[in-house]
Amino acid sequence: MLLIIFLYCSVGLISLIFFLIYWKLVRPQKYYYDTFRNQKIPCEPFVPLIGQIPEIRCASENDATMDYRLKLIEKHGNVFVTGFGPSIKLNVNEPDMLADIFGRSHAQDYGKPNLTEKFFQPLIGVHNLLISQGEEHERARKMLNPAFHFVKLQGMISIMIEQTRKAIDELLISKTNEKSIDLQVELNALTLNIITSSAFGQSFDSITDAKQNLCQTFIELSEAIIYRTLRGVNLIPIVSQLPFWYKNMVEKNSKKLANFVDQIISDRRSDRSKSLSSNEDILDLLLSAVDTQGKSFTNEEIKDQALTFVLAGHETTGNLMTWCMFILMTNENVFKACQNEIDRIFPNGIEPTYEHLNELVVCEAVLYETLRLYPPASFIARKCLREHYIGSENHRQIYIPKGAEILVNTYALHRRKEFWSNPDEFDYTRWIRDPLTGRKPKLTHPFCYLPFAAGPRNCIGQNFALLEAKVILAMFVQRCHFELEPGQKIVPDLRITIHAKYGLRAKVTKRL
Ligand code: HEM
Repeated sequence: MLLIIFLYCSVGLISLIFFLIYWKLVRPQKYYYDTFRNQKIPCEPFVPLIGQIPEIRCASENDATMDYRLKLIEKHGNVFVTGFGPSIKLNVNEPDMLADIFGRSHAQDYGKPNLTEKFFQPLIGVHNLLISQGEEHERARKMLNPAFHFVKLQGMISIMIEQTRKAIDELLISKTNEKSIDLQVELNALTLNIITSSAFGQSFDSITDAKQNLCQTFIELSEAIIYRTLRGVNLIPIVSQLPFWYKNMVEKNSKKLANFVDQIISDRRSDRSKSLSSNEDILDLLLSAVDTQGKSFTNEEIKDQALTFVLAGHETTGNLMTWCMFILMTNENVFKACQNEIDRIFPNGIEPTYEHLNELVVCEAVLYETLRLYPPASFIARKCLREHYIGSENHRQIYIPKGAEILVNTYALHRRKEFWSNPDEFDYTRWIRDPLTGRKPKLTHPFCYLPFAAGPRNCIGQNFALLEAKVILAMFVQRCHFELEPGQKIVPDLRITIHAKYGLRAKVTKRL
């Protein structure tokens, strides 16, 4: 009798679990899929709970992550539907429609998808610019915008120069005997040093092994989170709580990161550390920022915001510089153009200054063109908060229901032949400013180039990043000679940002 009751209960429980999975995950997935398919939008096959994760993993294993996405566009056009785990994505690479999504008309109708929060929360918490929504985001953005004003950035140049100088010295002195180095590793370490020194000041140098620890913790956490995301673990709430798939490692490292930043904040509050820049650094600005009611950030907000700047501000710029170095080593004419300009503006090895960095017209164009062909944040995701239509009535309109998720592939958008002449060619001259007016050439469409996204949630750190990139480019080209190691595979791949999957090995020696 007991056995029969047990059997009935088990069958009942299993049926309930299946029903809940269907109701909570499959039914909404099917709703969004059908809503788009009924509007005659091309779709990849509907696969409940999994979507196209197996194809994405297979492409990644075959070094074809970005090619797989380009082929989907070849197959379906610039608007189509895919699935990632239980979430349906409307892929949009049509600038007119992107203007509706990111521009004034509907920007307020979009927030971040749930996956963004699940993905980043163990690394940076939830009270930060990248994840927060609505009023919390608006308040924080207003409080933090002044931190990236050009006057504040000028003060941070000394940190950028100092860290770049140290990195080059170390490369030239201690690593010249090695056959070659992985420039991607070195450049990511450099941008991590720059942003952490700008965000945390002296403490970062005084806490024993802080750099090594933070670097290692960030890397381990990112790897574990990517592993879990690619297997759909983060996408299903019950599954994500199970103690498997590096769950313990994620928890342990999140705690370590939080304790580390707590110590840095307490050091600064009690004057045991100060800014490394000639001005206030990011931590000073976080501590002193107040909203319109005169309220400051809480300790938790300061921690989450500071970690967000470290996360958002190092791999992006590190990978921009990696691709830029790849271009310089494979395009003699681009390298020479940069070198001539740098030698003219900073003769006899003098170090960059803010005013003179503005004169780097060719270097700036090279960076913009690198951001076009290798946009570090190649996928931008949004979630619709209020139903509406995108597109124009005369052409094509699409109904976007509340809760629908949009995915923009800037890697593909920046290569569309309708908006770029010779789209696959690296041509920095398309970005050269007018020598008389100093204005950049006009884009063929204001939403065909989105390396820093657009609208109220665009990149708050873009001026910081471009300044930093110019400092690194100028000082490396001024002092070093680079040689790409022959025979290596250079494959763009997606982790959090687009990186070189097998690194970028090169021999770096002192320039003669
Ligand atoms: C080449 C370097 C960089 C690129 C390509 C880049 C790109 C982007 C993109 C595309 C977004 C929008 C993401 C989204 O909406 O999902 C973004 C947001 C953000 N970025 Fe950057 N970024 C770079 C450097 C930086 C730096 C150096 C910092 C900090 C110092 C930074 C801080 C942020 C923050 C805090 C956000 C969230 C802004 C908000 O939602 O209000 N980024 N970035």
